[in-house]
Amino acid sequence: MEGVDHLADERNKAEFNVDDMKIIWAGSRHAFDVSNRISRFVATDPVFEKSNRALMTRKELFKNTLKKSVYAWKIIKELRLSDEEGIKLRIFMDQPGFLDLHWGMFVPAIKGQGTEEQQQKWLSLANKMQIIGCYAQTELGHGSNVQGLETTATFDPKTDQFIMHSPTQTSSKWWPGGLGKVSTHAVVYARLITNGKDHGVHGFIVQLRSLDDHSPLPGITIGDIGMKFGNGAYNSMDNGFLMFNQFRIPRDQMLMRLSKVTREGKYIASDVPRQLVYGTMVSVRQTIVSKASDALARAVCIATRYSAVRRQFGSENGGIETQVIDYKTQQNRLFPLLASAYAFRFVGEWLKWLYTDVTQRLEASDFVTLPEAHACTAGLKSMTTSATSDGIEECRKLCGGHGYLWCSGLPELFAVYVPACTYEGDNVVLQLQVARFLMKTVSQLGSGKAPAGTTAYMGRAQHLLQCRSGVQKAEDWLNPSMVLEAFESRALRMAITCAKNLSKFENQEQGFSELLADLVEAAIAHCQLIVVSKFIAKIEGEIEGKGVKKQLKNLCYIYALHLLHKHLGDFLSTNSVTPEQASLASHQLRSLYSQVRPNAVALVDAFDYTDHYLGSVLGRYDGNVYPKLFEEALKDPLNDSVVPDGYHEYIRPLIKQNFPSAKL
Ligand SMILES: CCCCC/C=C\C/C=C\C/C=C\C/C=C\CCCC(=O)SCCNC(=O)CCNC(=O)[C@H](O)C(C)(C)COP(=O)(O)OP(=O)(O)OC[C@H]1O[C@@H](n2cnc3c(N)ncnc32)[C@H](O)[C@@H]1OP(=O)(O)O
Ligand SMILES: Cc1cc2nc3c(=O)[nH]c(=O)nc-3n(C[C@H](O)[C@H](O)[C@H](O)COP(=O)(O)OP(=O)(O)OC[C@H]3O[C@@H](n4cnc5c(N)ncnc54)[C@H](O)[C@@H]3O)c2cc1C
Repeated sequence: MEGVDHLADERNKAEFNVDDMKIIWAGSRHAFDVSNRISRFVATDPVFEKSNRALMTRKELFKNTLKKSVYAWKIIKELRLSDEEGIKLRIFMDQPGFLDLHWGMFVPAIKGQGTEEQQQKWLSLANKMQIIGCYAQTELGHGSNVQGLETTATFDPKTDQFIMHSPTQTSSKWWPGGLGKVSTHAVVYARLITNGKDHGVHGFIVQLRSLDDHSPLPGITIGDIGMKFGNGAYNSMDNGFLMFNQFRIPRDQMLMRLSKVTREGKYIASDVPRQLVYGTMVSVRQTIVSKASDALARAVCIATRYSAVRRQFGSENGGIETQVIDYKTQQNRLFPLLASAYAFRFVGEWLKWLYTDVTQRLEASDFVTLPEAHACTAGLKSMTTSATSDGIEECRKLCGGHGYLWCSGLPELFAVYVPACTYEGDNVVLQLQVARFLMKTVSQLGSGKAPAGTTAYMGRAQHLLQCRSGVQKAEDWLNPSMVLEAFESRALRMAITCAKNLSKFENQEQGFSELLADLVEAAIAHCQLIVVSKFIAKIEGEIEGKGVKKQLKNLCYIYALHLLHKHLGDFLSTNSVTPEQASLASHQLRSLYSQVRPNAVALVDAFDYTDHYLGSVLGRYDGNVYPKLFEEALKDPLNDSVVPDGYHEYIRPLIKQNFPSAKL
């Protein structure tokens, strides 16, 4: 029934103040106000309508994205929205497009790697969108191995220019978002060559298309790389290819904050670490962690509301059937994902702090925390995006058959989200970076250099290698220090085992290659420890609002104990817990599920998502699922006519058996 809240009973059961939880979820009252206002604004503006997206052709979808993006930009300008409001507008617009790469990578690359003069020149154009930029790093032949890029930028002292060239087919730029059809400019990563010497990969600002008629400049071949996974979904984005044929740019278009080429062609490297050329990726990996919590929260919101609406079995005595959310199996699959969404939110907040801190330090030429910032952004990007991709798919299954319908919102969410496991660094490649960092830290134990930050626990190696978990009863698993100790000893013992196995090899690199799979496991254990420890730090801090802290505590322990359960092999094989303690953890988990159950719908209401943003009939706020499923079905073009197009051509001849005989 229209106007009736079918989930009202669920909402009445909540034992905490949802409005207070909304503030915790958003990060602050101000952040909540901005999100709430902008999401409602987008939801009510017809230009941002998106329900018809799946039926659009690629060209229609692309043009629709242009329309929305330019309209969003117009609103940002006309209403003088702040940066924060502008980002929210793009997020709630919910359609990947060139704006994401322009603002998310092109502008940050110039800010991070351009000199003051370069920033002044290019950012003033980019900030007004008089030029549109993208981030052109990946090539057909190399994405993960950035040092293996082949595009060359050769300095020509005669003309004071760089000659950009793609020497092979595999050196074609391939994948950059916004490159295919929209961008006028790109930050291009290419091997810098001066006086015949290769100085490795550097960034260059390159104009690609005419600002008058948008045609590619002479010497540039450019286009879209074609359809991607899923219908609609990420196909709104024009990921592109690009080839240079001896294309010239002025010398001052090399991004020269980190290193320079003089008029004479002399290469001057500054004393900052060369890895700062990867700085834009570090910054984006950081934002991807918060976005993981957002994507997972959307899927969990849909699955939770629908699980409360959906009923199956249990009416044998003529009573009402059981809500599927009451099945322990449903809770055991759903509630850890709910807890993960909150966990990723809080670790995302912390990572933002870490990133801001390292940025300030870098500005003061303090590079000490750079390796840790790289390891944390890489590892947490990897861990959270993998868990979120799996989680969205699990939410689809939690919604049964109807989860497979496009209008559940889950197929599209999955299709748009899964490339996050690959872009901004393949998730395995990134965990191997964490593993290298851990192996280095372990090798320095006992050298007098105490590990700091997220590896500080390794400084207590003697204790953590010997200790036995003190858990004796199920409630002990609600003791933060016992939970932390189990995760710390598991992570440390896995890292030390890898280090010991590595030391058996004469050649360290060969050993590393041999042990890659174990190293990834050790890196994941370390990342999970970070997430658990940041969640615990959150619930140990000040939290306002009636009943809010209690709910967050429940979610925190669900997050930790479900990980323990899932990776029990690690915990048992490292003797971090005994089989009896593991079974006490399962017992405690079941009890926590029962405590979360009456609060589940309110806990997803706290995300404050509009029906527009969710884009899901199953996840509707009012739970009015069945009539709306019918409405959606009737909108399908196949239902435009009762007898389908093709009846006379195929169905009728088949039934009447009067089709012409087949010719072989
Ligand atoms: C739709 C919503 C819209 C919302 C809008 C809001 C915001 C928008 C924001 C952004 C847009 C977001 C999403 C848009 C969607 C898609 C965008 C995708 C864009 C891309 O997809 S863009 C290409 C990304 N492409 C990669 O991601 C390549 C991965 N591949 C690498 O990144 C390297 O290739 C690596 C690291 C694997 C090897 O590199 P290598 O071979 O040079 O290094 P090596 O392993 O030898 O390590 C030597 C020493 O360097 C240290 N080290 C390494 N990296 C460091 C770093 N970054 N910082 C500091 N130190 C670092 C090591 O720790 C070691 O240190 P040590 O010596 O001490 O051990
Ligand atoms: C939707 C999307 C948008 C993108 N946008 C951009 C963009 O805007 N700009 C841009 O420059 N790029 C972009 N990319 C490219 C992206 O960054 C790369 O695809 C990504 O970094 C992975 O690199 P790859 O494709 O070379 O994977 P590969 O490295 O070829 O990975 C293939 C397999 O090999 C494995 N592997 C590779 N190296 C190792 C190793 N050392 N050890 C163990 N296993 C390994 C991987 O785990 C993976 O299983 C985008 C990609 C996608 C999918």
